[in-house]
Amino acid sequence: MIPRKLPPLPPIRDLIRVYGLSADQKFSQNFILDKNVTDTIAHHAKISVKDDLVVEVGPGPGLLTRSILDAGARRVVVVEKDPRFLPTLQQLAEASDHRLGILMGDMLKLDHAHILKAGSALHSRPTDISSAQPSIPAAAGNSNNANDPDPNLQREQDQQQEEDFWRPMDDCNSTIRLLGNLPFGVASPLLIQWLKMMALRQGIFGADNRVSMTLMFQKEVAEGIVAPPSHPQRSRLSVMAQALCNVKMAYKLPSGVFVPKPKVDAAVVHFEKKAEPLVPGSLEKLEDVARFYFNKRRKTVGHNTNRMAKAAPEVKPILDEWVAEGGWDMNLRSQDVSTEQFCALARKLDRAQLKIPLT
Ligand SMILES: C[S@@+](CC[C@H](N)C(=O)[O-])C[C@H]1O[C@@H](n2cnc3c(N)ncnc32)[C@H](O)[C@@H]1O
Repeated sequence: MIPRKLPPLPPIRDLIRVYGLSADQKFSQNFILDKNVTDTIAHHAKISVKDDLVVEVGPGPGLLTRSILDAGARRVVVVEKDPRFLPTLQQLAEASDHRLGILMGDMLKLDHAHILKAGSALHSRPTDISSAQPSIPAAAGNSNNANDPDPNLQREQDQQQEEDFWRPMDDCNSTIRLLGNLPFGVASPLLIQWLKMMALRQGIFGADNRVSMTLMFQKEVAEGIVAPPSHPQRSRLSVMAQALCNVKMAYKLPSGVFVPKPKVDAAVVHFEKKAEPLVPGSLEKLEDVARFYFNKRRKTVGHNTNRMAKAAPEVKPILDEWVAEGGWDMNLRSQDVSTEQFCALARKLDRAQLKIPLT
């Protein structure tokens, strides 16, 4: 898929130089320097030539970026905070035939309009298509082997692939894939920010874009995000993520694949935005409800519901209605409540325009 050979990965000593550290000092970040691992992450992200835009956050030295390009992505925008990685990323961009754009900045603060603009600026169809570098694999040659594909069918498939490859970015109906191996302290706040933006259809989550996210977390956090009802690791984040996305544990990585080796293992979660979210509009009410019930997660649903009714008496009729409709066993724990049930309460509170206490 790669039109030109990408430059070799800088050896680890160069990486140390990039970070301005001597070999015996500790890195402040944990990198993946095994291409098999980054290829597997790109595979789980389902990268294909049909995607309109791939956004990678925190590419560092760019090994996952290479895997994304190798998987055939037509437009990749990377957002990196640390300017010391710029030369390495620029080298990669130059070899990518206008498929890679670089934005330097903090993803938590970046206006998504810059990402979409950088994506649209990449890789536009040349006026004379015959002079374009073939960026997709050449058609299989003539062959008499009975197992070879029908040449007419192959030609049609190649033509379709060529069309897919040059398709311009659609402003309102794009397939966008987000990937990132970020420091663990940044991954969760960024996920919450993205979920809130997704609920409000803002930024890259706007219009009718189909969005998937393939993100690395500390293993326990990842297990929490995908935890179904009654799972001991179920949390506020499980409820918020599952209200908007179909989530799947994609890939568990032992700490040994990172350089330097961190103290904890990691895991990649794949999120596919649901066509119909379980809560319409803002996630605020659902976040408040989940926070309230998970703040005292060892207490029963009955205890937490009474606690809420006591702290905000105006909410009591709504809670009574919710309990009656759900046929609640009040001895259940917060972790046993399904995402749909928490969403039902959030919708009722939203309709009644009632706020719940933040305790
Ligand atoms: C753990 S390293 C991973 C690098 C690379 N993706 C890998 O897997 O080897 C995290 C990278 O994210 C970058 N980063 C951290 N916070 C960021 C933020 N808020 N916005 C953009 N990049 C960030 C760091 O500079 C670093 O390059």
